[in-house]
This record gives sequence, structure tokens and C-alpha cells, in this order.
Amino acid sequence: MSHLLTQEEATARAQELRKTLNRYAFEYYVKDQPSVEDYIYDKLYTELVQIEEQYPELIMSDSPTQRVGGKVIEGFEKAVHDIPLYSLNDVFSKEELIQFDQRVQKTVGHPVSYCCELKIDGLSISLRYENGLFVRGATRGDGSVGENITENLKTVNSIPLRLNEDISVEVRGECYMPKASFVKLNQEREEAGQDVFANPRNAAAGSLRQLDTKVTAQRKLDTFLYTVADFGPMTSKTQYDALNELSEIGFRTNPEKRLCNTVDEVWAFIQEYHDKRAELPYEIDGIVIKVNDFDIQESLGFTVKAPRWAAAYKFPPEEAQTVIEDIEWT
Ligand SMILES: NC(=O)c1cnc(OC2CCCC2)nc1N
Repeated sequence: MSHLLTQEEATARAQELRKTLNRYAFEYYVKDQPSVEDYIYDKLYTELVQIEEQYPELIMSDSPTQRVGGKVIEGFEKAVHDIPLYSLNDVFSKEELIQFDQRVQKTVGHPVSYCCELKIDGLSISLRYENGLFVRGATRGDGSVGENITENLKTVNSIPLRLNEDISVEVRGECYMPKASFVKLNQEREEAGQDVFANPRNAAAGSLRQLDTKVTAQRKLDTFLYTVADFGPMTSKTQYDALNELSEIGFRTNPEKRLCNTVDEVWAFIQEYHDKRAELPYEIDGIVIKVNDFDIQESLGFTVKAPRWAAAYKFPPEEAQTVIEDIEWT
């Protein structure tokens, strides 16, 4: 119980509590390695809530008390992407994968290494940080203009409100609903006589388009980040290293990545995760293959809509689910 603190004591204590609580939350939601029991977190959280009630001017944007939502907004403002979000060229067979690799080698003049990642079936998001603080979150939209959903994304526990370093970057990734959360949500909706969501991707889209952020906060969404758009002071020269650097500065990244030196190694990764797909705690709809070296990516460039240095190998849809309707909101 915090006895009545002076303004100065409260300021110092609130800063210390934000720092400690954000570290505990990073360990729990991003590294999946909590270092303290929940009751410790809850006790400190309650103390911070009391201090913020006593001194509301001490409520900072990176305070964990801001995650519970509660703002009801009128609508979503537009969010212009200074650096566009690209889509991916799809391939559907080993032959098409080999053709992709041949085209890359022909342009580059030598074999290249690929960073292979699971293709998470969620919603693309772009996150902007200034001096370490989360300042804007947006949907992909048409790649150039999306919707500002910052208030909703603040309720997603794996999105850091403050990075481990006070740097300015813009990163992109996927916001998704874990399979277990999807099943539980649909059971609740069915019991309440509401429509159920066709799949976790629709459920995530529906959850992020909520104007009442308290509803978003209850939906247990999660993230995997995979692209650095504005590097700021980040130094990675390859996609594989960039994924590790994203994790170091505070983002949740998918651990199932693999550096492949030949198209046969890429194919082995594709087969391995096609077989593992059903046991993953989140839905994937394929594998993303990216030329690993950023300088070589730059030499390959982009077509109108997609990079020449990446391909998405698409898995056939899982057992056909009755798709009620796809929420048209990319
Ligand atoms: N859904 C995914 O998991 C995913 C999607 N896209 C990308 O990379 C694109 C982004 C810009 C060019 C390549 N990687 C991913 N892992």
C-alpha cells in the first residue's frame, strides 16, 4: 500500500515502477521467460495505479496501465506509410521455387543464401517508435496508406510501449490471434448467440477494427515482427541478423527461422513446416523465402507490387473451413 507520497517521491517511484513492470512484461510476453511470479507483477502494478490516481499528471505513454484500453474512438484516421509495405509474389510448387532461385541467381550472377520464415496468417502492421516510445501503429491498407490503430495496438501485450533502447525506428510484422484464443473466443460468441469468426485472421482483423479499445484488450492478440523499414541506428546487414536485432531491442520475433544456402535446403524447410503446421500454436499459410543479404536485396529491387528478392511458398488451405466471409480489411 503506497502511503501518501509527495509529488517528488511519487514521480521517482512511478518511473521506477514503469521501468520494472515493463521489464517484467517484456520477459513474460516477448521472451516467454517470466522472471517473477504474477503476484509480484500485480502488486507493483496496483501500486502504480494508486500513484497515477493520486497524481494523474504522472501517467506516461509507456505506463503499463495504458494497456487496458477504454478509449472509444470515433473512427480510424489515415496513416501514410513513408516507406511502402510490399506484398509478396506467391509460388505453389518446387518447380516455381526453383524458377525463383534461378531468376535471382541470373540477376545476381552467383548463388545466394535465403532467410526462410514461417508465413504467419494474421494482419500486417507497421509500428513507429521515436526515442524508444511507441508513437504510431497502423494497418497495411493498400501498402501506401493504412489506418491508424495505435490505441488498439497499445492493448497488445507483446508490442513494447517503450523499446529497450531509446531509438527511433519503424518496423513491420504480423498481428495474429493464437489458435487457442480463437477457439475460446468463438465458443464465447456461440454461447452469446453471436456470429463466429471464420478463422484466426478474420478474428484478429475484427479485433483490431474495434472502436472500443477495451474490447481489443480482451482479445489476446499477439505479434511477430519481421521487417525493419526505417533502421535508425540498427546495423544489421542481413535479414537473419535483423530478426535477432529486432528481438534485442524489444520485439517478439518468430524463432522458427532458418538460413538456407541452397534451394534444396529451402525445400526441406518448407516440407518440415508443412508437416509441423497443425501443431503450431498459430496459423501459417506458407513459408516466406527472402534473399538474406540486404545489399543483394537492393540490387534485385522491386516490381510494382512486390520485391524480386522474396517469394511466398503457399500451402494448400488446411481442411476446408466453412468460410463465412472474409473481412475486407487488409
Ligand atoms: N506473414 C508473414 O509472416 C510475413 C509476411 N511478409 C514478410 O516479408 C515481406 C514483407 C516485405 C517484403 C517481404 N515476412 C513474413 N514473415
